[in-house]
Order: sequence, then C-alpha cells, then structure tokens
Amino acid sequence: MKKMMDAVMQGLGLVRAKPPVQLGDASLPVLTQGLTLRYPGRQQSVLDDLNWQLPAGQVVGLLGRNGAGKTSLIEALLGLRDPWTGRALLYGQEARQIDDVVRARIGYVPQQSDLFPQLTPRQLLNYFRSFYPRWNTAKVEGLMSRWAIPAEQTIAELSGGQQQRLSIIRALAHEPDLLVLDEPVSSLDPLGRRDFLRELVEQVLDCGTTVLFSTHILSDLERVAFQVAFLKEGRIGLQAPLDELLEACRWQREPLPPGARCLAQHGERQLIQAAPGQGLEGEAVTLEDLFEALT
Ligand SMILES: Nc1ncnc2c1ncn2[C@@H]1O[C@H](COP(=O)(O)OP(=O)(O)OP(=O)(O)O)[C@@H](O)[C@H]1O
Repeated sequence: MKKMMDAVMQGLGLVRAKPPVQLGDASLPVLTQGLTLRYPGRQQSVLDDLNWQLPAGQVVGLLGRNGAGKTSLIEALLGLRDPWTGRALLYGQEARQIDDVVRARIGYVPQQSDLFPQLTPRQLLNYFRSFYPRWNTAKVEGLMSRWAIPAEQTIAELSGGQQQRLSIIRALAHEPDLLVLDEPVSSLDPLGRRDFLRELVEQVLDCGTTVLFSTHILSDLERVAFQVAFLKEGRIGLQAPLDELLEACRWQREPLPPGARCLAQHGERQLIQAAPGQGLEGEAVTLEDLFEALT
C-alpha cells in the first residue's frame, strides 16, 4: 500500500526527486518556453514550440477539440510529463523540480480519477492534509456535507460523480494559488456543476486564485472564464478576454473591412475579428462559433 501511495505521490509531484531550480519570474503562475511534447513512436508533436503564460489571478478557459493536447499540456506544465524540448515553469521554478512551497500553492483536478480506491474519503483527506501547511478544515467539512460525500465508505464504492466531487474538495482544501482543472465536472449532474462553479467563483474572488479550466462545456466557461485560450496544432492560436472576443467578432457576408481579420470561412459567411476600436456590422457570434473557427 505504501509503495503504491508513494508512486502516486511521485506522479502528483508531491514527492520531490531533485532540488528546485528558480529560473524565472516567481510571480508568474505558469510559463512555457518552446515547449514541445512528442509521444514515443509518434511522428507528430502534440505540443509544438509552445510559448505561453497564465497571468496571475485570471480564470482561463482552455479550449480544444478531442485529442488537441489539452491534457498533455496540463500534465507537461505541472511537471507530470517530460517535454521533448523546451520547458514549463511554475512560479519561476522548473515544473519537475518545484519546491514544497510552490507545490503547496498548486491544486489539480485530473481528468482521470487519481484517488486511492481502498481508502475512505476521510482517510484520503487526512492523508493529504499532512502534506499542506494551509488546510481549510471548515471548507472541507462544509463541502463534504453539502455535496453529501459518504466519509466512511471506501472510495471504490462511490459513484463517478461523488469521486469527482471528492477530487475537487481535495484540490480546493489547501486554498491553492493556482488551480488546474482538467474536465473537472464531466460526471457531475447539472446541480453539482452549478454548485462547483459557485465554489470556484468564490475561491477566485476570496483568494485571487489563478485558474486554468479545461472543459468542453462551453456554457460553464461562459459563466466563469475571463479569458479563453484556443489550442490547435500544438499551439495556443489565440488567447483573449472572452467578452472582448464576443464583442469584436461577427459573422459577415461583405468583403473584409480594412484592419479586420478573417478567422474562418463558412460558405458565403466569414467569421471576422475587428481591429481594436473598429465598429462592426454583422451577426453576433457565440463561444461555440469561436470554438469551431479556432480549434
Ligand atoms: N500516453 C500517450 N501515449 C501516446 N499518445 C498519447 C498519450 N496520451 C495522449 N496521446 C495522444 O496525444 C494526443 C493528445 O491527447 P490529449 O489527451 O492530450 O488530448 P485532449 O485535448 O486532452 O483530448 P480530450 O478533449 O479528448 O480529453 C492524442 O492524439 C492522443 O492520442
């Protein structure tokens, strides 16, 4: 059992293999430089010379089609995957070699459950509590009761949605400064999702948390994401405040106005983005239109 737990802790980055290296700006939650990731035996890079950063205190929605590389990107930037070339920095430290201080500032809800199935939620949370100097017991107890998690039943016996809720509680419990969410609500019912989003907004407002939120549920992103980042062909093609994008983009049939750029052509219609300050005619676009055009 201990062996298995140690392996998972290593995977989560909770056990340090090498000393930390401070390479960059300690105030920047995430920075990637020339990050390229290629899986063994594959010709194509999943991430291709990706230069990207997450500004502190923002909720950034990460969008991309199935297989675009969102999970790969998240795992690489958390130091859970070795890049082919380039690097990922967390608060200025090499992602694979962060120290305990930086580690305690990060919360992560993975796409695949990484909870120990033989433990009860109570045992799991007690175990994780020992790794973090900051642990909000009142929040944990409040969420456990509000989300009706059976504390003394083994995790293997919980439903998929209950396991996902527990994973979210674990990630929020130590009030992280950076919260990385990889499809965190795919198993939650609509009320569970609403409750989770409320909790997320509270966390951001109370603590100024930086959030990277990967999801295919665009309506959830519309409710919480300040910025959206579109991942395509191994790179972030566009990252911008969602409000500004919805304001600046239109469907049009006319020739491209000077200064505007065409994001996609659909039959006779084109999705265009105005230059800053440029007024635009045409039909308003939705986040779904942007997803289709930019991913
Ligand atoms: N362990 C692996 N070995 C080889 N190829 C992999 C591995 N994990 C992912 N891939 C490939 O990398 C690409 C990106 O996968 P990834 O899971 O990062 O995409 P995603 O954007 O998160 O997809 P989804 O929206 O479906 O969750 C896919 O082509 C996938 O087949």
